[in-house]
Amino acid sequence: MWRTARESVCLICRSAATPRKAVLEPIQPGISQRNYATRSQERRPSRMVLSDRVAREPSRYKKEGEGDSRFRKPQNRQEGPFGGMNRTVANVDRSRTSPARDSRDRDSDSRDKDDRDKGKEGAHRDYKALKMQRALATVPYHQRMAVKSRIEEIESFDQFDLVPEIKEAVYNDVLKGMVDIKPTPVQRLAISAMLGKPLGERRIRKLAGDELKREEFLLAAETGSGKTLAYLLPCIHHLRVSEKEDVDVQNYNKRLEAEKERRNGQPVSEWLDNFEPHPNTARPRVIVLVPTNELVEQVLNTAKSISHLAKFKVRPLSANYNPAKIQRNLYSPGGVDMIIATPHILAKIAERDPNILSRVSHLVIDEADSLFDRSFSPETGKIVDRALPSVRQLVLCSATIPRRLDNYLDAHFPNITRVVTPRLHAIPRRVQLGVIDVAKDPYRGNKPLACADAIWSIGKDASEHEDLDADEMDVKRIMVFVNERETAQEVTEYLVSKGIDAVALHRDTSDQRQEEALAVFTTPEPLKVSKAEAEEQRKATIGLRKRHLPNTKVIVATDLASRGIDTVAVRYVVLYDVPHTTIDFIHRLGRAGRMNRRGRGIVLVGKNDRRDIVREVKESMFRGQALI
Ligand SMILES: Nc1ncnc2c1ncn2[C@@H]1O[C@H](COP(=O)(O)OP(=O)(O)OP(=O)(O)O)[C@@H](O)[C@H]1O
Repeated sequence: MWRTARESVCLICRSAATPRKAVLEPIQPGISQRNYATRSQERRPSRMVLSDRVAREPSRYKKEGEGDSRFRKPQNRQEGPFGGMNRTVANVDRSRTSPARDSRDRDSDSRDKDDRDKGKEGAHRDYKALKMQRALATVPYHQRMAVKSRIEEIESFDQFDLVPEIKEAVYNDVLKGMVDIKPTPVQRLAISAMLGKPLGERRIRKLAGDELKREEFLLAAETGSGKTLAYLLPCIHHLRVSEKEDVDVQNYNKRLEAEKERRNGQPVSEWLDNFEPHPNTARPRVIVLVPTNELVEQVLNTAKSISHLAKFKVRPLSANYNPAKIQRNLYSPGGVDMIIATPHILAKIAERDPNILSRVSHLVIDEADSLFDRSFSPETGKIVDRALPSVRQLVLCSATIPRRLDNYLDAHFPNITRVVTPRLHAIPRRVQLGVIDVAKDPYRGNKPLACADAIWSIGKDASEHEDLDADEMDVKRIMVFVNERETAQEVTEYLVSKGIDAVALHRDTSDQRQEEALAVFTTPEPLKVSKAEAEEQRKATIGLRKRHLPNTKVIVATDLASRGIDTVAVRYVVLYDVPHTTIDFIHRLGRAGRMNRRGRGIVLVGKNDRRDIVREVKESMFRGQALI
């Protein structure tokens, strides 16, 4: 995964490298390679933009698009969020965004009323700055509502035709301790679809000359909406069901039982090791690809918590493990059913042993926009190509669908079923965004001071609401996002000098420190600090003319920590730099307000930042709309 144009470093091997040629080059007939190269250079830094037609039915779009100039890409379009800065006319397809539709697109909750109250003014706001950058999109209104009505039919995990042990694991392990557990919108849609309940125009792709049928799904849903369970549960269900029908596994189990009987209670491990490895040894049937080592661990933990009851073997493959451990994970004689891997490691292993991908029936590509982007697409592509002949369900999953990915899907998976939730590309509804103008008094351009002040006020506010009789106080977790790794280090040092417990997280941070830092932010448990300890620290700093903020923990991170990392307990996100794209806005602010929790975003806007963009993002958040 390449974080920003400047920070072109692989998150897996952590080494700088020359960006490889994109597999997802835009398809622009008539543009010669040479011209195209010049164009890409002109467009640098290359920024992805969100697709505005994610939920469309593929065939319908094709029909409309064929030979129709309205649906062709404008030839001289400047891409990127700030690419259209000198335009005088918004490059907007008016047929898709009439004011009437705009007003209907809004969430159906209380914000509708607010907008009605505002009358024409609310309904006719058109986010000019965002549209001029062509970075923001809405899912067509009629498709959202159609999806919504289907979502409302399912109230509980019990309504899915899942293997009973899987449902038990959801209630007793994965979501243990929660009350009133209900599937989220994406779970309702995706689990139904993957278990075979048609979602409108679902199509099954027949492979030429082959009886094998393959289903393809795109799960596109907002951040923190439970996409991991949405794909894991049906995959595990199919794994369990197919195991019962698998002749090789059945025969193996019979031989194993016979051997156990023959040995009369003696261990059979030696027999397994030397004579009879499991048919699934190094032949997993489910593969989940994710872009980073941290996400491998996160998805692995969720899958493991289901595996205790649902009885399957899941193993990780990532740069976190040494070659010997990887070998053991894959070639263990007991077999492996599911692999959670980063593409670089898996592609390398598959080159040596192509049979590894020969029995894959379910292939999931999580964070698909990253995995089909420049840095990952060669490896992802190799894995997809090798696994596809046996794959029954291919699942692509992401909270943001850039136009490039959208075009790629059109070209390579034209029949993909698009499972799109009503709030795709929207920032979680309970996150409020505050803006601090650092160009004005009292900061006059001193951004680090503004950041430290914001953190201090969060800490102070929290301590004012503390229970006076309690021995401990809550620790607030705050994520600060910057665009460049150098800034991460500088800001961290400044915050520490102001008595704030801050750590930097970027590609130069050692793996162990990254793990430690993230652990504090990914645990859902409340963090506490004893008041006596805090008081001691306060006294210790009196003579030093230094202050100390005891009840906050801060991580200053680049995009390394913005994708997929499940930070359910984080309520505060500070955008130290205005993000380059709406995609970055979505992922960074999406670390707070997960699963309908309350959250607060604070963006620091400097003299050279695009205030109009920030204003429109804030406004679309207020109105509960998707960023387009
Ligand atoms: N039905 C549910 N009810 C309550 N909590 C849930 C439910 N499903 C998942 N969760 C929890 O919600 C959190 C977010 O889930 P997950 O990480 O899968 O979100 P995501 O959609 O993949 O987010 P992102 O796009 O940022 O990667 C997790 O802590 C998960 O345990």
